[in-house]
Amino acid sequence: MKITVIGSGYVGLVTGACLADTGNHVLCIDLDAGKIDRLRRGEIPIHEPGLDTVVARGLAAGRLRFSTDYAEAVAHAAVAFIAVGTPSDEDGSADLSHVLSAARELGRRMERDTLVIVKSTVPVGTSDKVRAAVQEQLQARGVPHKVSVASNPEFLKEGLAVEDFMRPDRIVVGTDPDDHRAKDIFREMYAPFNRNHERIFFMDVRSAEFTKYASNCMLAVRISFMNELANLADRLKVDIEQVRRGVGADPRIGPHFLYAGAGFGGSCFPKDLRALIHTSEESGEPAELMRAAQNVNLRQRRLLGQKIVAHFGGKLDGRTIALWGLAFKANTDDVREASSIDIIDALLQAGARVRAYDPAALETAATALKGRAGVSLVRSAAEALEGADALAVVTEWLEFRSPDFDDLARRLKSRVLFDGRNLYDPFAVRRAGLVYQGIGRSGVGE
Ligand SMILES: NC(=O)c1ccc[n+]([C@@H]2O[C@H](COP(=O)([O-])OP(=O)(O)OC[C@H]3O[C@@H](n4cnc5c(N)ncnc54)[C@H](O)[C@@H]3O)[C@@H](O)[C@H]2O)c1
Ligand SMILES: O=c1ccn([C@@H]2O[C@H](COP(=O)(O)OP(=O)(O)O[C@H]3O[C@H](CO)[C@@H](O)[C@H](O)[C@H]3O)[C@@H](O)[C@H]2O)c(=O)[nH]1
Repeated sequence: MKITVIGSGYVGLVTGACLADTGNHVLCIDLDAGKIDRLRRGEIPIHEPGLDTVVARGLAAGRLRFSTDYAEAVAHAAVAFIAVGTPSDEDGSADLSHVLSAARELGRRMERDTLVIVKSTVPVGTSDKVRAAVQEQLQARGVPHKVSVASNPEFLKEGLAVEDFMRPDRIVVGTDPDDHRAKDIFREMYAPFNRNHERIFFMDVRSAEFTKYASNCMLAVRISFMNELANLADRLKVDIEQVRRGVGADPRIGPHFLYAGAGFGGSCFPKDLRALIHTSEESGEPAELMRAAQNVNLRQRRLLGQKIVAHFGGKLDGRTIALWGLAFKANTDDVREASSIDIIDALLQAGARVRAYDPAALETAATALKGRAGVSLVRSAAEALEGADALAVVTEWLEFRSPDFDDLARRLKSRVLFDGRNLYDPFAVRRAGLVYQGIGRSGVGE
C-alpha cells in the first residue's frame, strides 16, 4: 500500500518506518527541512531504541522516503496520516493549528479520493474540522474528490515506541459506520500487527478520539493517586514500595503504572490532562478528579527539590548537587515537562550548583535549560559526582540501577542520596553510611 505520513516526529516517524517495514511504500513529510535532511541520510533525530534499524531497512529497500514537499506527499498516496503536534494552547485546550494546516495543505492539492487518518491526539470533534478544512479547499478549487476522515489515535510509549507499534495491545480505529472502504484499508494496513489476536477496535470517530484521552488521563490519575499515597506513607513511616506490591497483586488493580516517584512528565500526560480538563469544563462540568491529579502532579514534580532543600536546612549556598537523569523517563532524550527541570529550578533558587548527567538527553536538556546559570551538564554519572554534597536520582535509567553505595558514600561530601524513583533498597544505602530519602519510604531501614 502507498501511504503518506505528515509530521515526522516521535509518532509520525515511528508510524512511517514501521509501516514501511511491513511492506508498504511510505513517504514521510515534515516542515522541518533540517530534520528531513538528516532522515534522508539515515540519521535519527530522536533517541528511540531500534528505530535506526527500522529506518535504515526502509531506506535501503526504497520503501521509506522523506520530503518537505506537500505536492509530492499528495501525489504519492491516497492514504494520508496526520501525525503533527497538538501542544497545549494558553487555556489548556489542544492547539489544532498544525493539524488543520496539514488538512488544508492536503485539500489544496488532492487529485483523487483520499482517506485522511488523524493520528495526532485530538479532542472529540476534530475529525469533523479536518474534513471541513479539506472540503473547503476542494470546493475553492471546484474539484469533486471525496475525502474520508478516520481517527486512529496512537498509544506508543517513548523509549518503547517501535516495540509498541509492532506489537500493539490495541489498534483503535474510528470511522463513519458505513465507510467500508476505510475499514478495508485499515484491515489491510494493520494485518501484520493483527495476526494472532484481534487487536483492531472499530468504533465511531468521536469515541475513538475520546478513547485516547481517556487512556492517558486514567493512567495519569492512577500515578497521582499513588503519589498521594506515597506522601501519606512518608508521614506515617510506611514503605510505599511494599504497599505497591501488595496492592498490585490484586488482579483488579494489576502491577503496572503503580510507581510513586518525582511526578509524571513528557509530552503527553500533562498536555492531555489539560486538554480533557478544558473539554470537560467547556462542556459544563468541572473535571474534579483530573484537576486533582494535575495539582498532585505539579506538587510532586517539586517534591524532590523541596526534600533536598529541607535536608540542608533551607539553604543550599555553596552546595553542589549531583543529578542523575534529565529525560522525563528512561530510554528517551525527551525532556518535555520533565520533573528534572522543576527540581533543578528549586535547587538553583536555594543557591545550589547542579551537576547533571543523562545518558541520552544532554542535548535536549541543554536547550531546555538555556539561560539557567549554575547548571553544568556533564558526560558521565561519575563526573556528576565530582565535588557534590548529595546525589538526586530523577530518571530510572538502567545504568543508575545498581551503583556502588560504598563508593557513593566516599564521594558525596554530605553522604546523602535522594531517590526520586524508589530504585534502591534503603537498607543497602543506609548500610553504606549514606542518608537515604525516597518517595514514600521515610521510615524504611532507619
Ligand atoms: N510522543 C508520543 O509518545 C506520542 C504518543 C502518542 C500520541 N502522540 C500524539 O501524536 C502527536 C505528535 O506527537 P509527537 O510527539 O510525534 O510530536 P513531535 O513534536 O515529535 O513531532 C511533530 C512533527 O510535526 C511537524 N509538523 C508540524 N506542523 C506540520 C505541518 N503542518 N506539516 C508537516 N509537518 C508538521 C513538526 O515539525 C514535528 O517534526 C501529538 O498529538 C501527540 O499528542 C504522541
Ligand atoms: O508507574 C509509573 C509510570 C509512569 N510514571 C511517569 O509517567 C510519565 C509517562 O510515562 P509513560 O507513560 O511510560 O511515557 P509516555 O511516553 O509519555 O507514554 C504515555 O503517553 C503516550 C502519548 O500519548 C501514550 O501513547 C502512552 O500510551 C502513554 O503511556 C513518566 O514521567 C514516568 O516517569 C510514573 O511516575 N509512575
